[in-house]
Amino acid sequence: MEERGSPDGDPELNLDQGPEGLETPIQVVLRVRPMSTAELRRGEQSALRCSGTRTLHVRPPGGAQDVVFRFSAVLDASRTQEDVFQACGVRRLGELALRGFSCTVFTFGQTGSGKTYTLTGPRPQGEGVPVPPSLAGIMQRTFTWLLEQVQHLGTPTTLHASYLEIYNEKVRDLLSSGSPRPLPVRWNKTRGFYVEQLRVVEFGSLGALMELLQMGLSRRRSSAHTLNQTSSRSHALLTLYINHHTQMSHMDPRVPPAGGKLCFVDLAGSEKVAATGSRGELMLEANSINRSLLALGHCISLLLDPHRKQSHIPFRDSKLTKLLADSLGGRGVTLMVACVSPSVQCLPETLSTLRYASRAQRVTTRPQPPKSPAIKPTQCLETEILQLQEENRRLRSQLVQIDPKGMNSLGSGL
Ligand SMILES: Nc1ncnc2c1ncn2[C@@H]1O[C@H](COP(=O)(O)OP(=O)(O)OP(=O)(O)O)[C@@H](O)[C@H]1O
Repeated sequence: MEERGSPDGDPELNLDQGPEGLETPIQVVLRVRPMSTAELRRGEQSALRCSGTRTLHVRPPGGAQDVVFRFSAVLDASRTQEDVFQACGVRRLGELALRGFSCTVFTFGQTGSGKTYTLTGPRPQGEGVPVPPSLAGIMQRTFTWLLEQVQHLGTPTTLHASYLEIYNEKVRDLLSSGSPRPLPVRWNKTRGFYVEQLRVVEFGSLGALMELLQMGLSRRRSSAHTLNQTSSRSHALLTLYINHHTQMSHMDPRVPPAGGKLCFVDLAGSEKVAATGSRGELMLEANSINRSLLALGHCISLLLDPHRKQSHIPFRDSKLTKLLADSLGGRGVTLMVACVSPSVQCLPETLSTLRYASRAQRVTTRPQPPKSPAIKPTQCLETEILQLQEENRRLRSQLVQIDPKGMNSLGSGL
């Protein structure tokens, strides 16, 4: 049974000709992770078979006919992290970001299907135990490639990063200097949806960017449940902002530096609460995750309606859909990496991921470089001020503990 064919022709071809204003489909790459030790111990069988580089056969139990899915690329459990990086064509997205486009890579799939592993590699086995470079994920590989490109550009370029998570429908800044406070999501005509007061950090080296990634990863909410010992309980968005300072922008302050964005989104996994055994706080988190993924699925379905009007897509239904609005229906270039477990026990969730991914690859965007720079100098200044205010508050509270009376002589400060 044919579930869905790939879009006619190779979507990569459109990108090579330059995607400005062209209807460009969201590319979907499928990754099947290896059987886990627990699945093997329980003697679970695989329900999936990859054929060629783009086709997946799903064998339903009971001898029914195979269901066939096609994607831009299909990677079986034997494929390495480097294979995944190559097959996803993330370098191509990086090149577009360097040319001023807004590009997004997001992982999608059931809890425990390998989304975080694919984006950022396995978690370290212990304090100070480094992860072998061969296991580095898409993000670290892209960072290395991007920093090399920027060095050889010949145009002065500044790089900034922000990192946030959406936890229980609240946006938290993973790079904030104090403990993260919920931040509001706003909208305006030029920027679309954006997070107010989000810290954006300038970085100049690969090491500095890797440190920001580690800082965010260590602060992101995760918990153990039946299907995953370290399950992410939030959606995480790391964005790189690239600004080129051209001759014109140096000579004329009214000419903004041109630049693009590259955003990596690690979605929290959909989960059946009965299967994960979640109770209490875990259950609340699971409900919030499932609700936002449902809102995302609803927007994707509506985007496929040929009579839709962009303004009628309910992006405002969740923080996640607000922040992905441009990647899904707007001017961005988007890649989705769908992750699945091969086990027959996961088949209902796997089929639901595959159908979700099939719908997503029929969504098109019309890529356009934004008219304003990826990040404005005033935004950087705002975050620096916020940081100084936070630092000031922290030092003041330390002083109160040491010398409560001495505080009176300091005045109100910042
Ligand atoms: N391709 C792979 N090769 C080896 N191990 C993998 C692979 N993919 C995932 N794993 C392992 O499977 C487990 C679950 O992976 P991961 O945490 O990335 O899943 P997830 O989809 O991000 O889950 P959640 O949504 O719950 O956060 C981890 O122990 C991870 O190391």
